[in-house]
Amino acid sequence: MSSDLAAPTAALEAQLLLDTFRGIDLGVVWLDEQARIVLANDFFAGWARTDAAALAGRPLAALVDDLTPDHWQTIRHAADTRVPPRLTMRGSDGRPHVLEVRARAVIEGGRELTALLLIPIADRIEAEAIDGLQREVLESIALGRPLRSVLDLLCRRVESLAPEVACSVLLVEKNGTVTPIAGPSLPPAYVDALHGAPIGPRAGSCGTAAWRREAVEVTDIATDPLWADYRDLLHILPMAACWSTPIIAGNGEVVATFALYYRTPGAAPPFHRRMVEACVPLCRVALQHEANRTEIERLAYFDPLTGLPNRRLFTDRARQTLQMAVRVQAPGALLLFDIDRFKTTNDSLGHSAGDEVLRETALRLQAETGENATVARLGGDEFAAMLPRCSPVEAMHAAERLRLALAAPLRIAGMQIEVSTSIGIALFPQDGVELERLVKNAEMAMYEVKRGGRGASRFFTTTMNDVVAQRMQMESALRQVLAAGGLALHYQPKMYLDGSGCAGVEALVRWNDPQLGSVPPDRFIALAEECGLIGAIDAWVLETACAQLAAWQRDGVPVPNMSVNVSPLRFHSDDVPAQVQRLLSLHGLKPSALMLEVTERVMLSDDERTRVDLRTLHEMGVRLSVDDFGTGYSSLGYLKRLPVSELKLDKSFVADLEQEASDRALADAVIGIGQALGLQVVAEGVETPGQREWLARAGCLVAQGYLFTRALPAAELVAWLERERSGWLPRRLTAVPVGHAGGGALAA
Ligand SMILES: Nc1nc2c(ncn2[C@@H]2O[C@H](COP(=O)(O)O[C@H]3[C@@H](O)[C@H](n4cnc5c(=O)[nH]c(N)nc54)O[C@@H]3COP(=O)(O)O)[C@@H](O)[C@H]2O)c(=O)[nH]1
Repeated sequence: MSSDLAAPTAALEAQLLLDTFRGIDLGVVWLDEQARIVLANDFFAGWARTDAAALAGRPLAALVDDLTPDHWQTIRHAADTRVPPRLTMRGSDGRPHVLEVRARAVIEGGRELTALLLIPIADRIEAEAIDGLQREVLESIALGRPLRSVLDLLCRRVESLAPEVACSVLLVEKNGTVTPIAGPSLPPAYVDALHGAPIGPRAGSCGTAAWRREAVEVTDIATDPLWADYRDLLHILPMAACWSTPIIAGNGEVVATFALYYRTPGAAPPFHRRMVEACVPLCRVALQHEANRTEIERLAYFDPLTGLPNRRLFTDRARQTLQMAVRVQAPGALLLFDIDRFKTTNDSLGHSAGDEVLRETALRLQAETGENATVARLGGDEFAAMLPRCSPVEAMHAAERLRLALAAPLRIAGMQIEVSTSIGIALFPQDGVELERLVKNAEMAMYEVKRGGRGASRFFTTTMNDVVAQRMQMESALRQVLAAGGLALHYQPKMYLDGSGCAGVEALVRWNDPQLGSVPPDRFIALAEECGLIGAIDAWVLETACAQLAAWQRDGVPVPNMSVNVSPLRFHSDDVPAQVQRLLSLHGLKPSALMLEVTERVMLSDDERTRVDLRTLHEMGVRLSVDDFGTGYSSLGYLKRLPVSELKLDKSFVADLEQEASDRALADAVIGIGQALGLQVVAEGVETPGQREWLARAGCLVAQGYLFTRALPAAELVAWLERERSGWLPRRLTAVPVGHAGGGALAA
């Protein structure tokens, strides 16, 4: 610290302080006990529009708005108060200046003076006001108030802070027009006139601001060329100036304008500019919030692929339709649509083609149903249409019209494809007035269409209900019998037609139910396929048949080979080769002792996994037989490609062999194909000696049928074989094909 500075004299100190206070940008004034001015600095004098010297002796109350005797006492004793008192002085423009007061008592010449430091706080007050506005609007957004009321609140708060303005917000639509959303103090007729007005280079303040993407401040509407096209609105708009700012969203789009209108011409004061700086981001947040909310709603209620209402929205609307239908007693219909073989389209043409089919289906359904209908995508390839005020006949016509519209060819990925649809119709009120029941009934009708061959429409009938009830009863009984191990296997021998004995047996599942009696496999196998039980049934059959064959081989029963049916569906879901491998090892069976009977459907499957499984089984040495050969498919190409060992000539060709030349021709052809390819042909359903003779003559080596015996339980089959065995002729050396592509092998 320097020590050569002399301590200031009292006079110097007073002079320095006075000079400092004179030059400071704060009002400083010394007052006597009656609040008369003793001394004031130039800054204060400037507020009072006079010289500092001219102020001496004047009462402060004459210069400020709000100095009452009580307030003066508060000010004098407010040195340590947390909230400083305030005074208001009028500026030269007549505007009030709010001053924060700091008071200090000073003794001068034995009398007590009060020194006041007067700090202008208009900026702080304005900032506080803008903060309050922001808080209130943000809270309103956070509380999820509708966009219109949020923006209305914003305008009203601005107008309360700046009573000389009217505030508005216009939405800018994607088509380049505006839609007023808030303007609480503007004349309604003017607001109405703005609806749909285009934005443009000379479109008033707002339309031009949106067009230019920048703020446009028109200080005199009556003369500014930007307002030329809108001047005829001035008779309903008591405004003279308008300053508009575009609201630009995060993606760069102008989504709205925020405007302040003035009753007198002129530019906006600084406070208004600060307010606009705060309001523009608030508008952006409110609009973004609204856009988010709309998007969330869209995702929750609409299917993103087709834009149709989803199941949730459909449920809601359909219930309302049903309530209304009950109230006004007007009938209607629910139509359920399911695209036929959509999975195949998806698998063969790819998922984007599948998506295109769904989108096109949605478009056609919407185009063909009236405005009153609710069309929805319920999921996957399932659509629904709720048709109010519609008679049964009208429902039938609508369903047919829609079916034809959906069947019209469509071009996807350069290809023309045709889509067929199955439609189930349930009517209200007769088929139900609760949505769940109605949907269930329409579904039943739709499944009936599927069962009947697809590509049609069908009304629900109560008899369907009975059929469904029966099916459900049977399904539950099947589950129980499977879990309780109540199924049984019977075995039907395949006999050499030269009389030399048994070529093998076929295992056939049997269900004898305590309540339902003997249920034929034709009925429960199809049901098991539909309800997903077939895998478990076939796995059990395979396991039981392998165990039985091993037991017979141990006991010397002359059964060289076991045939087991495998449902096409099993190849999709189970690892058949792995199960076969495990069973062969477990029971010590040769793979060639097992024959798996599969349908032509399996052979023709596009499914890669099925093909791999068939090859794997063949490579393991297990033989494959084509069941019901010739009944379904025309393509025989698979016989060359796939590892088949046996063809089973379907019993429908055998039944009328003796009467029908065409059946004989077909049987001949199948036997010929087998011989040509070196495959064993087994004739099924041989019931008469005549059929047996004909088949033997035609070159068929093996047959199966009631002529020999029905399928028998294991013990009965053993007894049957015992009885028959004595009559068997010695085996001649016959060319019995045992595999594909290897030609016939000599079997003894
Ligand atoms: N996936 C599985 N399918 C199986 C299983 N067990 C049987 N099935 C299939 O069910 C269908 C009906 O079988 P079923 O009622 O057992 O009828 C078989 C024979 O009993 C019958 N048959 C035999 N000989 C004659 C005859 O002389 N006349 C006549 N009218 N019918 C006769 O034919 C059926 C044998 O069919 P196939 O399998 O085609 O050789 C049937 O499709 C079975 O495949 C199983 O465990 N799993």
